[in-house]
Amino acid sequence: MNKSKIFGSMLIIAGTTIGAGMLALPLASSGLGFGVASIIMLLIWSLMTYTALLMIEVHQFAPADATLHTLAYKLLGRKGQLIASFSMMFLFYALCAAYIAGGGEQIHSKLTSWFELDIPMQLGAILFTVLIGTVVAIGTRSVDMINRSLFSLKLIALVLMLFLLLPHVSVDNLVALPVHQGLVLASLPVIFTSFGFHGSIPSIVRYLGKDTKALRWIIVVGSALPLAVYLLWMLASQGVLTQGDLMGSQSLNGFIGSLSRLLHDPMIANTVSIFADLALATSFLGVSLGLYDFIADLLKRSTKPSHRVQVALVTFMPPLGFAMFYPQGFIAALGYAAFALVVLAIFLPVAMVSTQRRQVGLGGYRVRGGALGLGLVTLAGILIMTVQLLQMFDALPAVG
Ligand SMILES: N[C@@H](Cc1ccccc1)C(=O)O
Repeated sequence: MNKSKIFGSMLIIAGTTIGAGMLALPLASSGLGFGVASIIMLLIWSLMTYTALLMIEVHQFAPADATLHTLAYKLLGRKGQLIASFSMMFLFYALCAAYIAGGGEQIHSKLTSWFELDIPMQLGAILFTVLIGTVVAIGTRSVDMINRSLFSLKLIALVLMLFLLLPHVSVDNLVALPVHQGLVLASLPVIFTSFGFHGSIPSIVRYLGKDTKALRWIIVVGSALPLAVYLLWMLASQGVLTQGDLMGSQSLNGFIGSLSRLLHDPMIANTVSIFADLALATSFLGVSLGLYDFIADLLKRSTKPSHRVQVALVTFMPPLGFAMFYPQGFIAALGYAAFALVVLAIFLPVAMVSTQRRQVGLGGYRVRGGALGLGLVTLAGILIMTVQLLQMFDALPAVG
């Protein structure tokens, strides 16, 4: 088997997972303390890896170039296919809305502090969208070129950021316990979204062919890498700031501000801020490219310039509209994304595997855990959806 392709695929999975969601983790888990937050992350990682392996089980009996769309049709019929497409679009839109709100906040704070301008928050969101939207509308090649350099810079910023923060970790901060139990539930949707990558599984299968053994490795290692990065990131952020500081930082900017106030080192706050910019930009490029292609396909538009503008408007206007109304909506939108992700990453894989396992005489790879495993992850999905619903109706505290 081609080692470099396997390694590359692991990085694709890890790269899709480690995105802007990581920035929301310290805020989403602010009242939990490091210990409890780590346990929740481990549980959500196992959940996501398990359901990704279910997808590999499903892919075994389909052509190597199957997409989620074709798999859902084959195993669940027209209704299943509709649910898959709708959830995919909802997920993309919600993620883009989060990235625009977060990126807008970052641009706004830079413009106001560098040039002492007094501009509305919304202007930052518009600038960020126009910038990324233009790159996406020009075409995949321009996204690839820009993404490559931004992605390399993002990795450097990530390593530097952890390196600078970890010496300031205080053990006292790490042993903090949850402020109250409701926060454990409240943190679930955002942490869940930050571990999401499931849209990329069909592309990996197509790239590598149906080598189930290699694919299983890719899923496990590719998703364990983000787990390790997230644990270090939690160690750094929860160890440097006290629980009070963390809970007082309402937004991404507030969090960066707390770091710079506490550490009196502009270098650290700048590195975190640059990492945040790069994480938002690369996630937004990747996800909006997916959404753009999806919509071009749906509306059957060609690559003519006038069509490109139309598709770009349908892609970017709805999430920009969200960010106009909720300029502080970064974390809220990541929570909405969890809704669609529960369907895509839990309910659909479970439903497809259950149908497939009922067909007689199928050998091949079968994920362990049987009906009990499938039942448990379904319950976890229902729990995450319920929490998100309760938060939307203000029956549970929202995080961030
Ligand atoms: N995990 C990604 C979000 C995502 C979810 C699902 C699929 C793809 C991407 C992030 O943190 O930004």
